[in-house]
Amino acid sequence: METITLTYPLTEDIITDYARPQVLAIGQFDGLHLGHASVIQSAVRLAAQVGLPASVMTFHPHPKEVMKKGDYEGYLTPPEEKEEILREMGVDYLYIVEFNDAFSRVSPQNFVSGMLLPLGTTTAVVGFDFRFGYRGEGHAGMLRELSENTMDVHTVPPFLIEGEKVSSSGIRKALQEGDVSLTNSWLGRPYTLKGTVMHGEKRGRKIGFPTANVEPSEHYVLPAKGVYAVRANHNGTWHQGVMNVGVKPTFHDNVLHPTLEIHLLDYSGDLYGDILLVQLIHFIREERKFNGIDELVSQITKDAMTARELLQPID
Ligand SMILES: Cc1cc2nc3c(=O)[nH]c(=O)nc-3n(C[C@H](O)[C@H](O)[C@H](O)COP(=O)(O)O)c2cc1C
Ligand SMILES: Nc1ncnc2c1ncn2[C@@H]1O[C@H](COP(=O)(O)OP(=O)(O)O)[C@@H](O)[C@H]1O
Repeated sequence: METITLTYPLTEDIITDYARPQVLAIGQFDGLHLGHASVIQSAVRLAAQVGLPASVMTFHPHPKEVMKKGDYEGYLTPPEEKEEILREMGVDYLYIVEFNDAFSRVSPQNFVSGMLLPLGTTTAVVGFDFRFGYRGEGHAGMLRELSENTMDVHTVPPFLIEGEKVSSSGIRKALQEGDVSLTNSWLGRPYTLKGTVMHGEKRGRKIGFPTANVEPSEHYVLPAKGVYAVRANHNGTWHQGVMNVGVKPTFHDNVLHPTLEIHLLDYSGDLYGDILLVQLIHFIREERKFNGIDELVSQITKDAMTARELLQPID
C-alpha cells in the first residue's frame, strides 16, 4: 500500500503520478470499526472484480479538531494505526487529505470535480451517512449527479450489532464509560493505544508493583478512569498486564489529567524510553482512594490475579 498526502486543489504532480481508474472508499473512518470495514471491504471486493486498484480517501486532522467545535475528544485510530489496518485489508492506495480551514469551505461540487474526478475515480464507495463538502452539505445521493454520471456510486448500509448501528461516536462513549466489551466488539479488535514509557514518582517498585507510565504518542480518546486487564507489546513480544488509568487519589488530590500506568505480570527489566502498544481487554474496577498503602497493595494484588484469570494465555 502506498500512502499519499493530498492538498486541495490537487497539484499537477499528484495528478500526473496518481490519476488512474480506481475504486475509492471515502470517509473519516476514525476507529476503522466494523461499519468502516464493511465499506472498505466493499471497495476492495469491487476493485478485484473489475481489476482496478482499491483506494481509500480519509482526512487529517479530524475535522472536529480543526473546526474547534468543542466536542472533539481525540482519535480512536491515529493515522499510523489506520495505515497499518488498511494495509492488512488489501488497500492499494491511501490518500490522506489535509483538512484545514480552506478545505472545510470547499463545496460538494468542487470536491467532486476538483478531487475525485481528477484522480480518476470510477467508483466511489461510501457509508450510508457519508457527508462531504462545506458544512457537510453533500451526501451520498449527490455524488453521481455531481460527477455528471461519470462515477459509479455504491452506498453501504449500516452495520448492526444486536440491532444497534456501529458508530465511532458510540465507541467513544463506551470507552469513556469503561465499556471495553462493547468497544472491542464494535471495533472488531481490541482498542489499542501506543505510547512511550516515562519516569514517574518511583513509588511502584517500592510497593512491589512497578508500573510503566505510558505517555500516549497521539491525542487518543482515553478510556474511563479505572483498572483494566491489558495486553502490552514491547519490542514485538506480548505480555499480560494490569493497567490503572487514573489520578491516584490515594496519594494526590486535585489531579486533573489521568495517567496510564501498566504493571506487566511476568516481566522485569527497564522499559524507560521504550514504546508500548497497549490493548484493552477487560474493565476490572473503578479507581478508588484507599486508606493507606497496605490496602492499595492488597487490592492491586487482587487486580493482578483477576487480570491473569481474564486474559487468555498467549501462544
Ligand atoms: C492495577 C493497579 C491498580 C491501581 N489502583 C489504584 C487505585 O484504585 N487508587 C489509587 O490511588 N491508585 C491506584 N493505582 C496507582 C498506584 O497508586 C501507583 O501505581 C503507585 O502509586 C505507583 O506510582 P508511580 O509509578 O508513579 O511510582 C493502581 C495501580 C495499579 C498498577
Ligand atoms: N513488571 C514490570 N511492569 C512494569 N514496569 C516494570 C516492570 N518491571 C520493571 N519495570 C520497570 O520499572 C519502571 C516502573 O517502576 P516505578 O517504580 O513504578 O517507577 P516510575 O514511577 O518511574 O514508573 C518501568 O518504567 C520499567 O522500566
